[in-house]
Amino acid sequence: MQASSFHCRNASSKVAPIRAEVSTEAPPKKEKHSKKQEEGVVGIIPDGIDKNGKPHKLRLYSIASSALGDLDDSKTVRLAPFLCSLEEIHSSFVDFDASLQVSLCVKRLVYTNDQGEVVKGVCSNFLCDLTPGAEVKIIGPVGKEMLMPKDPNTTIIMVVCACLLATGTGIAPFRSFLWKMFFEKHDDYKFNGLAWLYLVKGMPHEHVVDYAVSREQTNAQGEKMYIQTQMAEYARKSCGSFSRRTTPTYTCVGSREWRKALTPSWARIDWVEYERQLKRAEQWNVEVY
Ligand SMILES: Cc1cc2nc3c(=O)[nH]c(=O)nc-3n(C[C@H](O)[C@H](O)[C@H](O)COP(=O)(O)OP(=O)(O)OC[C@H]3O[C@@H](n4cnc5c(N)ncnc54)[C@H](O)[C@@H]3O)c2cc1C
Repeated sequence: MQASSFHCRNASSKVAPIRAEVSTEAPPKKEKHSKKQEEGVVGIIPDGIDKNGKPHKLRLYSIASSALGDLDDSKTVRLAPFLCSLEEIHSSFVDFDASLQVSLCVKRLVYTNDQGEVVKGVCSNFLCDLTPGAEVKIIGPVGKEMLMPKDPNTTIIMVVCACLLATGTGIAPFRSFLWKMFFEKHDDYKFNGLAWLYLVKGMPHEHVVDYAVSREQTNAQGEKMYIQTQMAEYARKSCGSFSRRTTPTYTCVGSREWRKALTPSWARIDWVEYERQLKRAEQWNVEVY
């Protein structure tokens, strides 16, 4: 492992130097992740030992930074401050060294087990409790970035599965998209399209017109709101963009089951053929876990 200095900060703290061990080794196969691992991730090895007295295993975290980076210096592999407004999701920014930074979106895992004991997830709590100056073992980054559509005039439909929002996994790549589309200034890129982001709440930005929080909201019939229902309610608006000059780009992060359930529910078109067209045009990016 190669040692390198880095900085860590969260929304409420200033950047402060800390030390990290950074490796470019691929994460061990034991970590469960998508076979087609396209999304950029880093592996974190939390401090301490497990119940068998062995060092904790690595956990993966999606990169939530755009290529330009949170510091606008093209050195960031990252995630954004507005995610801090999402309840219970902790945004942390890790600056590996002078040439690479990364931001993560980490959901603190706390649950009550069958014995009634409160259990804290090892790595998520380790990360959420990091203070500037702490030492962290990091592997990576590995995997590719989830690519944004090349056409700046496109309609982009971003969908995060509820189960992955709950872990922070799903929102991370879209944070980087939104950052590039609405916050960064590029000489050769200005987003003039339409962006739909389903599921995420509390995004304090004028470009976000609505949000849906699966199961926390109710639909018009007073039933639990699932993302499919919300999308169906917006189908006319979303599908309206199908007839635009540009074809929308779909980019979704979700589970396999959810993916199957979602597809035909709100599209009153020949979805199979349409999906084929989108794939051919590289406008269909779906990550399933
Ligand atoms: C490709 C990939 C990307 C990821 N990206 C992110 C990300 O961006 N942000 C993020 O926050 N996480 C992400 N994760 C998840 C992350 O790797 C960790 O799994 C997560 O943070 C929990 O780790 P932990 O060490 O805190 O929990 P652990 O100590 O590992 O505990 C997790 C275990 O607790 C048990 N458990 C959890 N909840 C319950 C419950 N309600 N009842 C009973 N048992 C339960 C389960 O056995 C589970 O396996 C990603 C995972 C993958 C595979």
